[in-house]
Amino acid sequence: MDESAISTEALVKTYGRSRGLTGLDLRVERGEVYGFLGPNGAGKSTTIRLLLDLIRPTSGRVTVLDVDPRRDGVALRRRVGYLAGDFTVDGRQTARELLTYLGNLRGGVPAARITELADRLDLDLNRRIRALSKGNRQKVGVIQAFMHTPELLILDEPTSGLDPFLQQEFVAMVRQARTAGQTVFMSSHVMSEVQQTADRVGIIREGRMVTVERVEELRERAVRHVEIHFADPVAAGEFAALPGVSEVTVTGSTLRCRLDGRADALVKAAAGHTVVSLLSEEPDLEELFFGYYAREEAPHVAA
Ligand SMILES: Nc1ncnc2c1ncn2[C@@H]1O[C@H](COP(=O)(O)OP(=O)(O)OP(=O)(O)O)[C@@H](O)[C@H]1O
Repeated sequence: MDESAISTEALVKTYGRSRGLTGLDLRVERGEVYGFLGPNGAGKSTTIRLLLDLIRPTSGRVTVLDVDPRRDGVALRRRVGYLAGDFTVDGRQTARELLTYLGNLRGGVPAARITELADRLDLDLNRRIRALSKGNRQKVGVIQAFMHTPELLILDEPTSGLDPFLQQEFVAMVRQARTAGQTVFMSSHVMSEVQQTADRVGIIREGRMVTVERVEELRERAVRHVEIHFADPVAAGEFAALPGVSEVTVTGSTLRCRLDGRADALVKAAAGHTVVSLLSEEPDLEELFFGYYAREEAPHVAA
């Protein structure tokens, strides 16, 4: 069995004279969460449609869960949870009717599972789809992708239209899927959304992959601001020369500093005193990522 859940080689898709993909090499390992980032028009949706055989490649190779989607697309779709970027459905049905129908197409999903997911996302299943707001329709899209616990989730801009509270619930759902051994491939414009869940992030620009990074490694290189509250006053001089530590200020028993890279030296020095609390903000990896790789030709990635 192939170790990868998704692999593409030299994948090209041209739309008349405009180019969607210009030779995409992509590999998503089984069990990982992979964030697929890129600016508008980079080719994210084109890639996802090719993975699901919704469109056909001009050239190149695609394998999803050991299957060529062009040959075995129908069987594959039962094993995959797919949320389209432009998720649209017939509006006359209620959310419950639609989800039950889609569940049956995928071999049957217990009603309790649908109710559980709807409760989580605070969706009223008895409303007709056409009466739902954009955000509530997006919830229906998220539920139909997750409800049959597929081996692989392919999600195109999954949190668009969801409010911040529900975005956090979505993050929790992705983490649980990963813990359960499912693979998640999700596209986004925004690093901050992907960095909370992804093991790796790939950046696509103008139809090809620019770079792939492990989020943990990005995090290690990131700059963050740290605040340590000690039981007793400390001297700034003791911390100022530590590797990665700069901009040290001490006010009484509180130390603030900038930390570049690993926290190890700082934590070990702090441990020589009684530490009451330690605060470290989660770094935003976006600036770091694009700072390293995109430089002056940086794609604009919307915040
Ligand atoms: N049906 C189509 N006909 C012609 N050109 C298309 C078609 N679909 C996509 N393209 C072009 O292919 C390129 C990639 O588009 P795609 O929708 O895959 O990008 P994307 O990264 O998903 O962007 P967005 O974030 O805006 O959805 C763009 O230049 C787009 O104009």
